[in-house]
Amino acid sequence: MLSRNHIGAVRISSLRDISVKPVKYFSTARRVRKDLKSTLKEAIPEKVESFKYVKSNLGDKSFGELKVSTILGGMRGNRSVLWEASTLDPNEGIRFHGLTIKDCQKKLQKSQAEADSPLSEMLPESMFWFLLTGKLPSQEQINDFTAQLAENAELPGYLHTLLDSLPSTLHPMTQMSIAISALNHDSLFAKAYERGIPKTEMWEYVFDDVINLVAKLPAIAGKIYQNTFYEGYMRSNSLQTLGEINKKKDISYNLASLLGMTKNDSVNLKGLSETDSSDFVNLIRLYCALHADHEGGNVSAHATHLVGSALSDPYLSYSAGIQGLAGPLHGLAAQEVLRFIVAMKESLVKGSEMPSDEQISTYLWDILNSGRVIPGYGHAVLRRPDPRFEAMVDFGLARPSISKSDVHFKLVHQLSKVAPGVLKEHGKTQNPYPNVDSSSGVLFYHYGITETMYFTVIFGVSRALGPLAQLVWDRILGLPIERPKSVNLQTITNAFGK
Ligand SMILES: CC(=O)SCCNC(=O)CCNC(=O)[C@H](O)C(C)(C)COP(=O)(O)OP(=O)(O)OC[C@H]1O[C@@H](n2cnc3c(N)ncnc32)[C@H](O)[C@@H]1OP(=O)(O)O
Ligand SMILES: O=C([O-])CC(=O)C(=O)O
Repeated sequence: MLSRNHIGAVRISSLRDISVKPVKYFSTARRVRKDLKSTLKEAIPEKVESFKYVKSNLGDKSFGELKVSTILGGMRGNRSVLWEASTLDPNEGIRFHGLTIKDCQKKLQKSQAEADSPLSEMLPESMFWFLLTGKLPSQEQINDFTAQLAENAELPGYLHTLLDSLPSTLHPMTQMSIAISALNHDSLFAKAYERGIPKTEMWEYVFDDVINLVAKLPAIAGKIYQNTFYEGYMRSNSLQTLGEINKKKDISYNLASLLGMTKNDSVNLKGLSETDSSDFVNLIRLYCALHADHEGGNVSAHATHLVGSALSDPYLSYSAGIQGLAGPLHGLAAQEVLRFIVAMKESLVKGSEMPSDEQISTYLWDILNSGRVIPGYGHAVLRRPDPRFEAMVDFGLARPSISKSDVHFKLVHQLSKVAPGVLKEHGKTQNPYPNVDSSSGVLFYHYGITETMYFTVIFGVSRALGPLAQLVWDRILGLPIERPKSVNLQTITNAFGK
């Protein structure tokens, strides 16, 4: 798998790979238990009935007036996106189909091989199944679904060629959006639309594209990592890949392997022990399940939904979501937090001695007084510490090698106690508490992913799950093209006076 000969194999297949391949399913015998599509089909009649009822009977009801401040203030509080799988309560945090994060950690399936381990985390595959269908999958269903994704994980040859042609100085998120939108080459939905299909059938092609995209994200993310940061290393070691897709493993394991971060199936770049390798895989599982969905108004979800409303295929739609995720006020904050923590450590930590709260407070005031934001703090909707932040911190606290010895982690933890007070005194932000991006980067850094520019790519693997699940529902429900009305300042002043 990792030899030079493999390069030849990839290139030759790229020449052949000009036809559209359908998503691979298992034989009928293996599909005796209900697969994802059949489970989804069962959920459709009830949802469609509810949609029809709301449309015909509640269409003229109002959630309140639309204020001019809403138009000028980033549409905050304006309820105008239909989103089924998750809801964000400002004072509680996210719920997925009514379940809190802790409920999901208890109820969503883990890897069967590790189901008894207390440190094993829920699988993102299980989260995707739940988000899409509203039903908790069985272990067998998740085993089959995981295998189906691994079966479809390899990238087409043209995508290897395309990614290899990009400069390694191009930001990984830009590479990711290019790669995802290029998969539109193989969109079954786009081809079917071109042929002409009724609206009622569209969702089935969208579903197939979505599964294909979710399956390929680990390989896209792995390829970007090795091309951007390890080209020289691979050349000097005659390697084609840092790891490989193991068809018996889940998305997170395969992503870890393609990053060269597993003890088996990869070059084990950082020399991880068996325990660290397994912990790293579980970190990806937790991270990807938690970041999957945050209702519909966040930039990446809304961008995906908006572009999809023009019947752009799932690849084009999610590529737009990735471009939104790449902004520093949204997903890129994960990268910004780590740069900020590393700089703070260099400035304040002397040997093994942690800084005092006062030193941290002064450091924060310097940033605020220079007009910058504290990355990883604040939120457009939440008004409490992000429960996803707490779940990521709990991951670190459960592992003494992180909680007791990792200075960056300790700094993040200490910062979360000091920063809210400083931000409250500063008096601007409506939420002085840590958001999810505050804690994730340090955990990846701990295991050896030190390339800060890369973190948001892993976010991109995860965020696909919620918005793409909703995209399938958008087509099932036949939602129309989004087209809000815009107004100019003259219209506002004419309407309400000076
Ligand atoms: C996955 C995610 O996307 S989670 C969010 C990740 N982003 C970050 O961590 C970046 C830092 N945080 C922020 O910039 C903001 O809190 C956002 C973008 C998340 C939310 O923005 P808003 O909804 O506009 O926040 P809010 O209404 O509280 O902003 C009011 C003021 O407080 C400021 N403020 C908000 N958060 C912070 C912060 N962390 N540090 C300093 N100032 C802040 C805003 O810049 C704004 O200032 P202005 O009036 O001069 O423009
Ligand atoms: O909800 C938001 O606006 C930002 C956020 O936390 C996310 O998208 O995960």
